[in-house]
Amino acid sequence: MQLNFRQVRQELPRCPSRRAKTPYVTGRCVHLRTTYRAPVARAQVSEENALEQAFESALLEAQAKGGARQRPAHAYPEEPEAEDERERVFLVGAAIKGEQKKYTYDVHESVEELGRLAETAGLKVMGSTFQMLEAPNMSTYIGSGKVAEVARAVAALDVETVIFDDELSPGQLRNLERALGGTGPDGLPVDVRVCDRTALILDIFSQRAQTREGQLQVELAQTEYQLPRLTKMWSHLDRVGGGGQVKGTGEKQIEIDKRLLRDKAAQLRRELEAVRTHRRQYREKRSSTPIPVVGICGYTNAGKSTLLNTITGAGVLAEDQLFATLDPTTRRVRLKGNKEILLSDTVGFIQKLPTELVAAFRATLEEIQDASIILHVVDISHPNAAAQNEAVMQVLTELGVDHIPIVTAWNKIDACSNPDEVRRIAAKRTRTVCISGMTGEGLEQLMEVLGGELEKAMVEVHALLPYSAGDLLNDLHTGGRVKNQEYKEDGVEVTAAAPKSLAGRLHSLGYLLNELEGEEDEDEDEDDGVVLLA
Ligand SMILES: Nc1nc2c(ncn2[C@@H]2O[C@H](COP(=O)(O)OP(=O)(O)OP(=O)(O)O)[C@@H](O)[C@H]2O)c(=O)[nH]1
Ligand SMILES: [Mg+2]
Repeated sequence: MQLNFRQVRQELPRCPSRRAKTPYVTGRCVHLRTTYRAPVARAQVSEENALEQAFESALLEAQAKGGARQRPAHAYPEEPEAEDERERVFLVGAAIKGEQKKYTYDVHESVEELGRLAETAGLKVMGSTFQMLEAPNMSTYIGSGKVAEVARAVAALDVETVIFDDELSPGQLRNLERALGGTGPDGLPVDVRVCDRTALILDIFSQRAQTREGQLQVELAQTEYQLPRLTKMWSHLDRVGGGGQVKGTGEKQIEIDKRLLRDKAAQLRRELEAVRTHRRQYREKRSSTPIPVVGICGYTNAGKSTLLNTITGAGVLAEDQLFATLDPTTRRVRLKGNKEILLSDTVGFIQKLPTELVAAFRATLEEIQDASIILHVVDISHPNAAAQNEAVMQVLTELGVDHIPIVTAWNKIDACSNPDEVRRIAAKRTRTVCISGMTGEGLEQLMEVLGGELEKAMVEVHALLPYSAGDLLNDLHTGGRVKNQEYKEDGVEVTAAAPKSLAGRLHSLGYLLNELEGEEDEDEDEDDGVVLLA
């Protein structure tokens, strides 16, 4: 007996646990998890074992296997009861054998995260499936049997869009759209859109970008993504001007579209350059102030904005949603001893971050490039903390900022089931502090560690400042630590620890009496990921 997906859809809402609402179905089995992270339970459906019965026994099995665990904040939100109009999507993941890294998302988790992304984009997840593969299929990514299975699910669940967890080639997209569409069980044609994780992330970014620069970046990334894939796109992704109302002589529609897209990309690049020049000037002005910058970065939803809010009351949007923050926000914070820093919140990272986006956001992430210290916020209560940590470190390397000292904040300690164990492990690591941006726990210690690291990042200066350069003396007091100052006939002789930028300025003005030290010592500790704790 093959499973009838329409029946699955009709029957399941009557099942007792609302939590097990995203089951996936393969062949004759119904698979489910009662809670996020609970192991999968499956039961076969047969003539004797009706769907509802099979579902019940899978439910019992899943609960016995660990369903008692609490749903963490990042599990699927409860679905609203009311009939909703959201676009209905089905998710497909694939695990390629031999592609396993040291810390990695397994395919379940990756698809689960894809589901969270889809919810963030305002889509309704109807179900999901995945396949273990030796290698991706050249023409359809997944194997033909799996394609047929997804096609059945699409027809039965009234799915409008199928989202793949990995980036698809233009050819694969086309083939899949053709294979998954067709005729539904009711004899009506089924029109299915296929897209991949990259398009979904781009879509979320475009919904959320606030500043002109953010919007331009995303639009450019989308245009570049669309160009080689010029077929059908989501209508709301499709912002290609008029669509070529005037057909050029002998030019095929697709060529017109391509030309329009290319023109649009060029135009976007010009606009972006103008906006960036403006921001660069602002940044240069800022970098001439002596206040060191601490760049907050971390996996999406790690709690970066909450932390900045708690520290500064900045009122940055913090939400239990992926990619709540897209535009950097910077706030001034006073540390103990009256030292000031600039804390800068940035866009979150995610595994399988589309390369288009890394490139597009490179400029925004220059905020991090300027930082004296990177504050890496990790959601240590997340079951995948280790893989997320790895993903962030990878992007930092890609951005060429891995030489900047990193202070790691293990956030959400309040949500850990074993906080003492986590604290014990953190204590063994250098520059790692357990905090809760929510309750404020550990923030004082974090500030202390940041202060200490900033101090280390300073260089010794011995300078003679003419009386006309009083502002520089001021800067040394605000941004650095003055150890000694004597009023001489031709100026003030000071010995101080100063931020590198300020030391450089003193050097270029010819006020320095000492040689500037070379690069600071290499980091002595190797940061090879987080031990899986949760
Ligand atoms: N339990 C607990 N939850 C937290 C803590 N910090 C943040 N959260 C929650 O985690 C979710 C994400 O927080 P944000 O501050 O928006 O995370 P972010 O890293 O800025 O996320 P993006 O901007 O989306 O990348 C929110 O629901 C917060 O309430 C914490 O210390 N403990
Ligand atoms: Mg944020």
